[in-house]
Amino acid sequence: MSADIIDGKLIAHYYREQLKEDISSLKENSVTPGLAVILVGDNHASHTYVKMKRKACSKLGIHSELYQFDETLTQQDLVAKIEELNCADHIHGILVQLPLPQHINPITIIETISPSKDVDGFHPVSIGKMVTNQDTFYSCTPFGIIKMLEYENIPIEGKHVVILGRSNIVGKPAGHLFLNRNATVTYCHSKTTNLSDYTKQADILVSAVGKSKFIRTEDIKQGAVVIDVGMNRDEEGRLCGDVDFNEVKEVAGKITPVPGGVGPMTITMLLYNTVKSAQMSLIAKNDEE
Ligand SMILES: Nc1nc(=O)c2c([nH]1)NC[C@@H]1CN(c3ccc(C(=O)N[C@@H](CCC(=O)O)C(=O)O)cc3)C=[N+]21
Repeated sequence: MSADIIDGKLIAHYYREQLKEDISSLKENSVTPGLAVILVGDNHASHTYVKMKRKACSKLGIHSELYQFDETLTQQDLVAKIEELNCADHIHGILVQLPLPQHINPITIIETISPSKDVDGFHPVSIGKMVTNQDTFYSCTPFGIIKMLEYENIPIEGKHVVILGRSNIVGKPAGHLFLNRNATVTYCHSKTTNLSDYTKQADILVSAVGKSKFIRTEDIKQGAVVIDVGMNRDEEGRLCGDVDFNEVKEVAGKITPVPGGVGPMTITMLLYNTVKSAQMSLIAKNDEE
């Protein structure tokens, strides 16, 4: 039997419709959510992603500003720009598109963003709160995965979730969000030996490896939920995930496609965090009065 396909576009649409209501009540209180996007250098993929993010903002009535800089921008000037945006009342979220050029330290840059505007959820304050299961901005891709499973009514508690990849922006935070929901979490990575011994135990498998056709039928337990975070190109230059979709869908219970799976959810959670930040600024403003 073939797996159910988890439609990320449809689920993203559902959550975006909900956000529209939140945005209209913010506007009734004279607050328009605002996102500042900073793009340094000329990475082609980054341009595409930034365009998609800004288009999604404009569709929902979120104000967005793009700050585009040459590759040669100094770290000091980037820090100064972020500090200025930290103080700007109409900006509720600051996103610095990664990767940054070699001469700029991403850790310094992320730490410059005010935690109250850290809609990417990358700041150590946001990470620390996530790890200790407090409310905060959660990294958009992992949070998008959780929201997707919630929409699909896929239980998490007590399930064995196997995460492939331990990056700071996907693998690591994904494990914590699942742990916070009482899953048993196993992390695998490039130094894991006998990888398929672990993947075969997964009730929910999350692959964030960056290699096309990395996950095959023999790596999957019958009926497993397979979440593909990969953004790769196949031999023909087409966008594809880490999972050999056509093969694995015959064994999995539910599976996300690429494109049209996790990607649209990532952007939706960026919108979600920006709206949440605007709501929190309104509450703070009302408390002051
Ligand atoms: N500060 C920062 N925050 C990020 O969130 C961030 C980043 N830097 N750097 C790059 C990665 C990548 N990323 C994606 C978001 C959406 C899709 C997405 O929507 N993909 C579509 C297809 C896109 C296409 O057709 O090219 C899909 O999967 O259906 C993909 C990738 C966010 N990132």
